[in-house]
Amino acid sequence: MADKKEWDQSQLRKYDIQLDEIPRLSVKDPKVDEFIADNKPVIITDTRLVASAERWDLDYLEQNMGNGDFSVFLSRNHKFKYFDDKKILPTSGDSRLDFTPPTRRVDMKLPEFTRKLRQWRRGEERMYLQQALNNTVGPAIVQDFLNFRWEWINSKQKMHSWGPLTSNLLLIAMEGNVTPCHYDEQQNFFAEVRGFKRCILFPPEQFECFYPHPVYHPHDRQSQVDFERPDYTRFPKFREARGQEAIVGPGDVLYIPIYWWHHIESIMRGGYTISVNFWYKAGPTGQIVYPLKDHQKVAIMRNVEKMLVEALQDPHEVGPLLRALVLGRYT
Ligand SMILES: C[C@@H](CC(=O)O)C(=O)C(=O)O
Ligand SMILES: [Zn+2]
Repeated sequence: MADKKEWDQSQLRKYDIQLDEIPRLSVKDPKVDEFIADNKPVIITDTRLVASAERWDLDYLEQNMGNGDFSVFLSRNHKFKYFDDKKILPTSGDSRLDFTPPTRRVDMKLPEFTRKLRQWRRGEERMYLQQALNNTVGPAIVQDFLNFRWEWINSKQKMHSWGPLTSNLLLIAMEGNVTPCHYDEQQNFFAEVRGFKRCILFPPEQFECFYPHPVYHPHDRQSQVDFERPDYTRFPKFREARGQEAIVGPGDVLYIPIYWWHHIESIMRGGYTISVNFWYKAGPTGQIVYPLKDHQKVAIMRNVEKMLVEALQDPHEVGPLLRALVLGRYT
């Protein structure tokens, strides 16, 4: 008997975007490896990848996470748009380069985080714990971590010639939290431990629909488009975006391919969510094969931007130079 649905559409935020479904395949289905080989998103069920974390709830984490500091992001709204604070330029006379961080990061011990979470009242800053799992966690969590199904995920890493695992981010979000649309330069197995997250993905070839901030900007890799109030005047091609979505629940693993755009939200009124991601560096490029893949073109655009900003020293000269180079000549 189909299990009672554990969420409904009213718990999802409304966006005016064309969305298809991300396929859900059992870990036993050989088509899983075809999707990964093709850099296409797929939800893989029954991997048991993070089954040892099934008992992770606030009480367990509070008692076993150790006395380390955890990075907690605070936001005055439900969005947690990532920014690289190493890219924040010193205040110059040029106001166009000023940046106001949309969130702030604080260190918290786990008990403080769980207490604040339980006491949270509407109107207070929302919180999102995002911390790479490291050796400061307590022995029980280390044991749970060691009991992740590493043989399965290592076999995928090897089969698809991915680079090394770089980190496992522990994510504890409040219901309704949103990580706005962005891409990462790493392969990602995204494992849901508790609660339900809606994941909306778009392929790298839709780069022109998402208008990412410039590479030198703190919001590098993040889309400038606000999904809730899209500015179609500045970002007209966003109307052409067409994505795939899925709701991941406990035990699901979503493969988020490198350079794929993704927007992730903890469903509203669904309680807090716990996720663990597995980020891998890309494998060696090997023989360049033409035509180039779309994500390779994104990587080329990034390198051109970096070189031009470096050479011109003024980011505002990049546009005019590229226009002079392209208009009437390559268009
Ligand atoms: C942090 C995560 C988004 C989220 O779960 O809120 C993500 O973007 C990723 O794993 O690449
Ligand atoms: Zn991401």
